[in-house]
Amino acid sequence: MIPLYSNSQIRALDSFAINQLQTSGIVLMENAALGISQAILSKFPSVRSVGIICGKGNNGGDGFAVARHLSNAGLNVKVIYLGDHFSMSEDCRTNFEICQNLAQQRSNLELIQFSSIKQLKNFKYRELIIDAILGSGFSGTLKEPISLIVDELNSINAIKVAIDVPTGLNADTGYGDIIFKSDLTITLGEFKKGLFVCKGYENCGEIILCEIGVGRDFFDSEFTNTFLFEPEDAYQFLPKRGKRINKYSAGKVLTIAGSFQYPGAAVLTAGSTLHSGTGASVLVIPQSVKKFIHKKITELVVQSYGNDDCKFLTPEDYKALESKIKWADVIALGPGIGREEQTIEFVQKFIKKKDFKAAVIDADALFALKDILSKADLRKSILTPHLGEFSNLVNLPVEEIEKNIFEIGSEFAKQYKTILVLKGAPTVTFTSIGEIIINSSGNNGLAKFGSGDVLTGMIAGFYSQSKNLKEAALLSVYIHGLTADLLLGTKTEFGIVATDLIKNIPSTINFIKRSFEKQ
Ligand SMILES: NC(=O)C1=CN([C@@H]2O[C@H](COP(=O)(O)OP(=O)(O)OC[C@H]3O[C@@H](n4cnc5c(N)ncnc54)[C@H](OP(=O)(O)O)[C@@H]3O)[C@@H](O)[C@H]2O)[C@@H](O)CC1
Ligand SMILES: [K+]
Repeated sequence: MIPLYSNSQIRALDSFAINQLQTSGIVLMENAALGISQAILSKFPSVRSVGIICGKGNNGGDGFAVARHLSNAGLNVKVIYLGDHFSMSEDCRTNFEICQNLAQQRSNLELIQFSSIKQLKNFKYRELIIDAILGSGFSGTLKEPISLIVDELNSINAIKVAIDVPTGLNADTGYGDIIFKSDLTITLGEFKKGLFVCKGYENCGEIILCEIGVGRDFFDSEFTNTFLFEPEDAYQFLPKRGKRINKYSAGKVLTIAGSFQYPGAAVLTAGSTLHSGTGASVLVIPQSVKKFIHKKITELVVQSYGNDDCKFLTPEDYKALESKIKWADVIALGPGIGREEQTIEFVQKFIKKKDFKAAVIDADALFALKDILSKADLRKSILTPHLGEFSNLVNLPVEEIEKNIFEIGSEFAKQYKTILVLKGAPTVTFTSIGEIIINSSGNNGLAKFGSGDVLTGMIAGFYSQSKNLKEAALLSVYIHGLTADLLLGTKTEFGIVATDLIKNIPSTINFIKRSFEKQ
């Protein structure tokens, strides 16, 4: 997993380099600018005209130094800068002055002091625009005129590159209101956690790291609880299947999903358990939908509860299911069960009785959980809400959660000693001991009915084999996303549907195995 850091930890690197290694700030800035320029030149070799917008802090200083290097490389560079000589930080001023001197001798470098939004039309025909307005020094809400500038820059059709952090994004929280929308973010020193979630994920484009000339061993001793999941992690977390396992020791899953109103969710959830390698998968559904479901998946054992009129779960059905609940290694509970009052009672009874060994609690079961949350024992559970469901569970507006996703998610998982899989773009998993793991696969083709049901089944399927809550959750989230990524080529984000995901889980597992297995 790739460790991710906070702004203050990156600043500590700065002060370590300056105070302990006695590297001056201007040297760090020069190293950063060289790395940034080289990255831009190699990624966009055909670009000839560049617009750079510089703030008055050190992010702006990086921008002036990059302007010099790109002009040295023969590109036509126009800089609009926001500060004046007196308000600039020391290193920013140094690079501004060098740039100014150079511009007097060169025709391919021009500096313009910002005085009105209209000046941004100078950037209209630039092939590439670099945002060096604000970086890690940004806090609070973007003030004018920077907010207006960012809005205007976002409307220009050009390749966009952000230095360190897109202006307007808080690199600690991943939140921001108005944010520079970049295609490429070249971040300095180390990866900052806010780049990878919520608005960061939405606005950073590709994220690459640029070292600043002091190595990365400083971070060996820096603690972080936040990580980005990597493909190698998925390979490592794949359950080990012994040669002599049988259908029961290969994992037993009971899926309690579906209702007369939503029978499809049951098929998707239970189907996904099978394709994730579970040995024995049993689906229980109301009697009234049994006929319809049985034809769908031959390998499933489908059992029913209630009489012919039974359309949804009621607490009276618990007795009929009790032995199966005790038998299974894990229960996949919730997709499509509906929100009838009696169904809610069933779920609450299920949670209170604690007859299950482990459970993946999703969808309508999360809705039912809300009223008993404070008394629920969730230590052997994985909760899989999307932001809306989580918002309902914790009684906070979605926007409030997005502003502080790391803290709110982490506090929840620690308080209830549970695994919280907060589904979104991207999905973030929080563990009971405070780890935060951001997923690195998936695309917006997953934003469809049924995708979540598949994930629930996968988590149960993998858990039944590994018996490790955290690994099962992380592996499933990654494979679920990667399956959608691998389908993009043929199905596109428009055409990917839940049944495609299920069918392709095995080929995704094969892809991961082939990528990492020793030849
Ligand atoms: N990491 C590394 O190792 C290295 C880091 N380096 C670089 O240094 C950068 C950090 O530089 P930094 O500390 O000078 O801050 P920076 O991002 O330029 O912003 C300062 C400006 O923000 C402004 N401002 C703040 N809030 C605002 C708001 N809400 N709305 C509007 N304005 C707001 C604030 O204005 P003020 O509030 O003071 O008027 C001030 O002018 C870092 O991102 C990286 O690029 C490299 O050079 C070397 C190696
Ligand atoms: K920036």
